Order: sequence, then C-alpha cells, then structure tokens
Amino acid sequence: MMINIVVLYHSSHGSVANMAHEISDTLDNLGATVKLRTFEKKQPHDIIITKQDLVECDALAFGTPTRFGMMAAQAKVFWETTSDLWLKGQLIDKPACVFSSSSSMHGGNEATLLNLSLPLLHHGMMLLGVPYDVPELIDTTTGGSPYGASHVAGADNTSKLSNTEVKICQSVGKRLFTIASKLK
Ligand SMILES: Cc1cc2nc3c(=O)[nH]c(=O)nc-3n(C[C@H](O)[C@H](O)[C@H](O)COP(=O)(O)O)c2cc1C
Repeated sequence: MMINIVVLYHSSHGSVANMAHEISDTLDNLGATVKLRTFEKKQPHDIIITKQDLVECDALAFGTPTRFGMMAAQAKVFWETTSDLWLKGQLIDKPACVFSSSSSMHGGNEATLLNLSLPLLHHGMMLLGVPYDVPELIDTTTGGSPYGASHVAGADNTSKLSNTEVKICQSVGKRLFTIASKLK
C-alpha cells in the first residue's frame, strides 16, 4: 500500500527546512512516498506546491517560520488560493501536522503552530499534535510542544536542531505515517 505524504514548508534561513527534512527522512525510512514542497523556489532543488499535490496526498506536514506569532505570508497567500478545494471538500479527513521555528523561546512559536493549524482545520483535515508519550516533550528545554514540532533558532539563527527537537520531529513523522496508513 502506497502512502503519499506532502511535506510543505517555507524557510528563509534554513531552520524550518532542516525540520522538514527530519520529518521527510523519517517518512521515507518508513516507506512513504514523500513530496517535499515549498511555496517559492529559493534553492535549485525546490519544487513548488500545487493544489493537485494536496488533493492527491494521504497526509500533510506543514511548517513555516514564526513571523510575529503567525505563519509566513508566503504560506497564507497559497492557502488563500485553495477555496476551490475547500468548496469540494477535497482535503476533508486527511491527517496533518504542523511545525515551526522561532528565534526566541517565548517569541510566539506556539501561537504560530496554532495559526498554521487554522487553514487545515477549515479544510476539514485531522490535526495531529505531539502526545505526551513522546518523552522529549516533557524534557525539552528548547522546542517541542503538544501543538506540533518546533525549534528555537536563536537571535542569529545559528542554533542547530537539538537532539530533543530532532526526536520530536521524528515522532511527528512517525505518527503521521501511522495514522495515514490506518486511514488508507
Ligand atoms: C518578519 C519576521 C518576523 C519574525 N517574527 C518572530 C517572532 O514573532 N518571534 C520569534 O521568536 N522570531 C521571529 N522571527 C524570527 C524567525 O522566526 C526565526 O529566525 C526562524 O527560526 C526562521 O526560520 P527559517 O530559518 O526556517 O527561516 C521573525 C522573523 C521575521 C523575518
């Protein structure tokens, strides 16, 4: 059984891209067919999301940097083109998760995770957070929240993903694959 999962992200400085790759590698190792997609072509290998990618996927992981406590504008512009999918209910019951990176620990990454969730909920997708049986969620001193995976990149964006943040990204990928497989 083929499970098609879209990992859709925006990243200016690389932190969200690193998270997207952790999630995507986890999905790939589990046997999913992964489409890594972006909203803009910033790197030569970037592939821009199409609405058909969403229609065809079994599940979605969606992440952007924290921008004043909200999703990046590039993502919002895209979601505002999807009302035809919404009218036809084409994303209803697809499982989804969200992830984000912020400069500071309390600079709005949880608010952003909730904000990223909103268009997905409007589309009828089934939001998966991070359950507390992921031990890193209790132990983390940087990113990671029940609302989704997160990373604290520091004021100059130099902090790499911590082991804890990586494990939470991996747990998110694993959960998305497990639920998408059960629903297929
Ligand atoms: C316009 C703008 C708004 C931002 N707003 C916030 C914010 O509200 N809180 C925060 O901690 N960081 C904020 N940041 C910093 C980014 O969230 C942070 O650098 C993030 O790690 C970038 O992810 P990326 O490396 O994937 O681009 C902002 C950055 C920009 C450019």
